[in-house]
Amino acid sequence: MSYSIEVKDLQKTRDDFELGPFNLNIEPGLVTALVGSNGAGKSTLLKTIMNLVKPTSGDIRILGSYVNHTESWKQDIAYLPQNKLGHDPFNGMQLKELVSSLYPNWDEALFKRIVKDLDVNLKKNFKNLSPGGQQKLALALTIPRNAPIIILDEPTSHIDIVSKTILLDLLAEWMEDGERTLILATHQVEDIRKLADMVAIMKDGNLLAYKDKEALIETYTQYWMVDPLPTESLPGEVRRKGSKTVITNDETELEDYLSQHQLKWLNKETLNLENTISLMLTK
Ligand SMILES: Nc1ncnc2c1ncn2[C@@H]1O[C@H](COP(=O)(O)OP(=O)(O)OP(=O)(O)O)[C@@H](O)[C@H]1O
Repeated sequence: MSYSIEVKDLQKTRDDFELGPFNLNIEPGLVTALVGSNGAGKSTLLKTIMNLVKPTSGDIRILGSYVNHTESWKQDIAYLPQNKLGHDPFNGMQLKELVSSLYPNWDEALFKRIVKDLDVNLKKNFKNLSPGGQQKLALALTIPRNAPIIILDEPTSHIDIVSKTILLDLLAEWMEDGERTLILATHQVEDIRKLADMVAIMKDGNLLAYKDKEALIETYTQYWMVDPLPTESLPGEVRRKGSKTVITNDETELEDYLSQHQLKWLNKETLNLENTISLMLTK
């Protein structure tokens, strides 16, 4: 298997924050959503992948090239950081001229389409745009680079509902090629629901899980019981709500236990994506 991105034994110490150590291999053709609480290390991981932050130990490879040994991989990746440094004094047109000259595969037609569909203002200086306006312009300067890999750090946190819908559709269309790779750090459940194939969950600098989204949704099941539950911990129990509701990560074992103890349940449901991720991050 040739991976788009390989993260091997990555570790980074930053003051009192420890990223890793962990491994993460991302296949081409997939959208990965990188999720986690504030300060979990998502941006640090993305900056390390981009060789903007040097790891304390471990290696990163982009399409097989070690990021700290070569420069060639930079053409293969379009990165949208959270903070767009150096953009402030320029307007969108000036920034487009600059960025497009650096990327030989720049797709001018796609740039024009994004500008039109997202109503991007190319005349105002970047610093005078609203946060959403800045985000839209930054996206218009990133996606048309036509690189096989796109990394977006919180691309939709400020943009309006209509633009967000257009953007998510556009990114889904961009992925139709089948060989491209998209990674987005996000706090927006809608981004994950609509776009992600894989979900990488980070907590306190560690990678808790890297899972297929559909498999992730199968992780936990909630049971509503007829009578109060026994006080002892039940098979796979991860949380209890009141005396008659329990969440398990092992349906089979729990149901065996309930039938052995003649405990009846009224209903069961797998947790939705939002609640699954929240539970993983808080348990
Ligand atoms: N330049 C820096 N120097 C020292 N520590 C830093 C630096 N940048 C980030 N950190 C620390 O690294 C940790 C991870 O931060 P990071 O920005 O990667 O988190 P995040 O998951 O992207 O958070 P958010 O969801 O808020 O964007 C935090 O404890 C942060 O304070």
